Amino acid sequence: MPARVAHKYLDFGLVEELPDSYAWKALDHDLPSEEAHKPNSVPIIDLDHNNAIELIGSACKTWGVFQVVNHNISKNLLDDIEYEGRKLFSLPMHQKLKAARSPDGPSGYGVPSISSFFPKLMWHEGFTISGSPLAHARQLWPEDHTRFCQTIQEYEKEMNKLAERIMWLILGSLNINKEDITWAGSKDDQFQEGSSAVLQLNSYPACPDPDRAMGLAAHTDSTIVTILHQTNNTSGLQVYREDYGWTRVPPQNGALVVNVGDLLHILTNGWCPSVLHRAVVHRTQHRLSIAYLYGPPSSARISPIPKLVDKFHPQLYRAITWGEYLGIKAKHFDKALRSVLVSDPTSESLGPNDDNC
Ligand SMILES: C=C1C[C@]23C[C@@]1(O)CC[C@H]2[C@@]12CCC[C@@](C)(C(=O)O1)[C@H]2[C@@H]3C(=O)O
Ligand SMILES: O=C(O)CCC(=O)C(=O)O
Ligand SMILES: [Fe+2]
Repeated sequence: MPARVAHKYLDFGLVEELPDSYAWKALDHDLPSEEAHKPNSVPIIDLDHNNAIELIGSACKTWGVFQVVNHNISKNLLDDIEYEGRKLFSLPMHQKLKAARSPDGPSGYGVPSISSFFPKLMWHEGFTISGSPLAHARQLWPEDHTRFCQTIQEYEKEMNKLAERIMWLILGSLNINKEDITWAGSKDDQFQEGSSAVLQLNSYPACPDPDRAMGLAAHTDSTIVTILHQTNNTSGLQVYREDYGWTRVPPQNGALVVNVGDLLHILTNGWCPSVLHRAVVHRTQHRLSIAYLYGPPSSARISPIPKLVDKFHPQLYRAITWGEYLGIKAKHFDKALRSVLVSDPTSESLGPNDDNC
């Protein structure tokens, strides 16, 4: 049963001591130094590299996360979205609350949707954009919301191209091409609507007691891939690997973080694991991150690609739309993937990583 807590909106700027409702127990934020971590660090991949496909394929299978450079997203656009995000979160609380998320939709200002699964609150405020941001932007800035909306639109357009490119590089590394996936195939197939996506602005205010606070608790994303912009070179993202434990993903000037989400895990029949990740906070720095959560068209039923299924690799997951999966995730959180399993991976058959290619 999820541990339900009352979600008050905290005006983080006014707090001098960590309230008990935000104090997490037994946190292991303290990781070995960057230097000690070097040999095991999350790969940084140049998208212009001749071997980009192989490097990405290997990063997905081993880490489920990597950083990309030479991604063609302009520095201006990255700076613009950061500027708009900071402008939003620096509004007075009563103004932000005018755009508060309502219980019947994902969009708007509020606490992370996973909060209800944890006994303590997160040192985080978010703004989620699904579809047009116009209605909420009008509430936030009745006089002047044009620049905010234009920047969001431009950012989503560019991120969409990048996410699609990265998805095909990942699938290409598994020898999958456009003919293998009906919903992602050529423009003239039955699915004209393209992909769907959500933009999530994450704000982690400076925290009086960062070692006892949690920015964003451990989770996997429900996406195909998520592209994360860690702004202003401020660290915070950590990823979990079974063999290494928690590892930092240090911001690299101009790089974007790509992580594998649950739907890619399903699509690849487990070859690319969705990565568990979380965000920690700082005593003096206000950290902002922007996540582009990329998913399939809403009518598409996602199931393991037939080419990745054979007698040694039986189909692990049943077919499901993104909407259905989000519903399951909202109910079962970290048990969501398990609940769409059709066969037990611990049974006699080979698991996807038992005979690495
Ligand atoms: C489409 C979605 C994915 C998301 C839940 C949501 O409906 C909108 C926000 C997304 C987000 C962003 C922060 C982390 C996360 C786990 C959360 O609480 O809200 C993800 C959700 C997800 O990927 O499942
Ligand atoms: O802020 C971060 O580093 C992580 C954000 C994240 O995991 C998300 O938005 O899904
Ligand atoms: Fe995430």
